[in-house]
Amino acid sequence: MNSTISATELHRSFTSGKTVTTVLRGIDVDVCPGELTLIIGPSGSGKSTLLAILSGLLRPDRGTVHVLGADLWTLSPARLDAFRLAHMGFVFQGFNLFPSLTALEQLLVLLRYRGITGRAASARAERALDEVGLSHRKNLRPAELSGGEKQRVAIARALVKQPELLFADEPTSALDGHNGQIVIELLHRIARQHRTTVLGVTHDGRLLRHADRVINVEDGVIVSDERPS
Ligand SMILES: Nc1ncnc2c1ncn2[C@@H]1O[C@H](COP(=O)(O)OP(=O)(O)OP(=O)(O)O)[C@@H](O)[C@H]1O
Repeated sequence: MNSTISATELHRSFTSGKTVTTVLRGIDVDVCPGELTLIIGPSGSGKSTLLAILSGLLRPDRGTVHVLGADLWTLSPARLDAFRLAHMGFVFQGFNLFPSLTALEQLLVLLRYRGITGRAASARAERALDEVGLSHRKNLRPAELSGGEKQRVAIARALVKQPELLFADEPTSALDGHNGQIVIELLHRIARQHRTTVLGVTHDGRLLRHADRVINVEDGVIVSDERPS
């Protein structure tokens, strides 16, 4: 299977005053399309740092990241931004929704930014909300939605631009077990149905059985890489 992401020899440290914290110590990883891959590991092991480097948010000190054939960290900042906008969707722990907009408007704003307006935009936004099971909540604002519903709106917003890659950093940590399971099953279905490459970070061991693949990072290296049966 052709990888969507192919990363080699990733190293990253952070310097704060005289203290240097080495976070990633030479990570090689390939991530496949049509799969939900979850990165797990103890707190501080480097999971979010790895996700940020693979998604073009944080530059590695060393190593390369190829995404859909592009050598990510050789792109200029403007090209990198454009690449991320065109190909990647993001879902975060805190939902990041606009408080004053309805569920539908959250998606329309993003489409307008990409030059898609009018009926075409509405049809696309409604389809994405339908996909996450929220058509009936489309006119509600974040304060009127439950945590699980807010995260599903955030996923619909990521989906509406039909990205090849979807990154999710702790997408379920603000949710209870039931809603966490709904969200992770949804991410899995998105991976399968759209052949999207879905890569997430999680603390929640209960979610691992829903993943196609689980990569365990400890102290900046991959210590196991398994496919739950
Ligand atoms: N911008 C930064 N400046 C300094 N240190 C940082 C920065 N970002 C991360 N770190 C440090 O890097 C280490 C790894 O952080 P990272 O967020 O990748 O871990 P994590 O495995 O995702 O942790 P958690 O599960 O607690 O979210 C931590 O010790 C953290 O303090």
